Amino acid sequence: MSSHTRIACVMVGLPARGKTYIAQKVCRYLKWLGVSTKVFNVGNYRRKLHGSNQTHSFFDPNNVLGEIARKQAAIEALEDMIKWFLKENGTVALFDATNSTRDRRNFILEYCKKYEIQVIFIESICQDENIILENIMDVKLCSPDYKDMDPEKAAEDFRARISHYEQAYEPITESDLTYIKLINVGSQVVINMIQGYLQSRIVFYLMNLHIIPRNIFFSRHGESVYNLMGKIGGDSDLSPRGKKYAFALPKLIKDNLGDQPLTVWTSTMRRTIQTSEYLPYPKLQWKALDELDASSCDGMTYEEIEKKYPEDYANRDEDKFNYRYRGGESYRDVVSRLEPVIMELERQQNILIIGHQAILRCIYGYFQNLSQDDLPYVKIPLHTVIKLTPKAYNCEEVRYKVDIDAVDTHRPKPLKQKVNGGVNSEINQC
Ligand SMILES: O=P(O)(O)OC[C@H]1O[C@@](CO)(OP(=O)(O)O)[C@@H](O)[C@@H]1O
Repeated sequence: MSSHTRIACVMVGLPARGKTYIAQKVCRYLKWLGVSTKVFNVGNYRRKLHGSNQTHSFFDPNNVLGEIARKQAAIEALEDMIKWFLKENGTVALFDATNSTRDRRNFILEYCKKYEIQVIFIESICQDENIILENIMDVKLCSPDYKDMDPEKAAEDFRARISHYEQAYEPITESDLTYIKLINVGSQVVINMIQGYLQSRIVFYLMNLHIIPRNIFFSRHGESVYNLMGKIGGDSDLSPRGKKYAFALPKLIKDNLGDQPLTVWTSTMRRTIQTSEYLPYPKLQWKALDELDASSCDGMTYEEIEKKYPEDYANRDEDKFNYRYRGGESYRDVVSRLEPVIMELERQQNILIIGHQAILRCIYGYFQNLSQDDLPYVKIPLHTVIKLTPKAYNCEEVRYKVDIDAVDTHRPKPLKQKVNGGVNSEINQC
């Protein structure tokens, strides 16, 4: 057996308790950190095996055939999960289903034990009727189970499904299990027998989640003197156009937020601090938000780097996410230094981050679930505010371009040369 850590996070709870939301968020967070992670949603297996037009009676615990059919779906999902761990070297799986009886949980536990997979149960308990109702309206009625049904009938059927599960539901009480219970979306958290680094990271992340509506704004600093000269890095001041942008920013934010509270985060560099100058909100400087460290290339133009370090330049183009500047950082390094920022962002409400090109790409990549290939090329133009509004399963995005010219600092993904010297083929430009 391998010494590779394998963790199955097994969701537990009645329908409409946000289990899928939690599973998806944990998956996105861990993938962003570079941990190989996958969600196994038993509902999808059920629909594949038994169709998507089952009414609530399918979920009645007294319906023996329904019970067998549901177990069959769970077994298929479980088998796929094991295959993924073994063949694709997976690290964390999220097993997304109600898993609401002791019997089902023991079955999963025994199955995972055989393959030395650690199991952590994540139970979501919610007694707040409003949250449950919102979840039904926002998420469940759009599910493939109800896609062609009248919304009122669908809600009624879904409520009946919940009461079937309520009849058989056994909350976790077993003291020898590893678990975290999230009660009323994190207003109370109970943890038991959590072990090891990765399990602790998952638990800490879950403890920081909330679902209060809010906006996250991103802006790069105004155009800097170095931007104008085509130089990277440094700690230069804003250009005259950059200063104009700093002056225009408060109105844009106010027009969007009205009198809602906001906190502004900047890096410790002059260009972000100067951009925040006129914003009438509390401000916080983060060293972790400083731009990717190009070290020996700091202060050079891309052309100068290509001339002086042609091999490095080519290596960066080959794998920009992993390329580390000599003595400096890679995008991968930046992602790990930004982890506390992401954690804090999850805890906070309205935030405006005034940052740098590479830094904002990494944070944006987390919220928009970008792959490591695409993340270092995403366009984060100067003099543009990006507003993200977290929704049930994704983030809504609006971009506001301020009408003040600025240079374009985006270098597109280079064209891939064919090995045999043939035609160039373009790869996935952002
Ligand atoms: O990873 P690439 O695409 O080189 O972009 C990062 C670069 O963007 C720059 C501008 O070229 O960021 P910024 O001006 O936002 O601080 C450089 O300082 C930084 O090295």
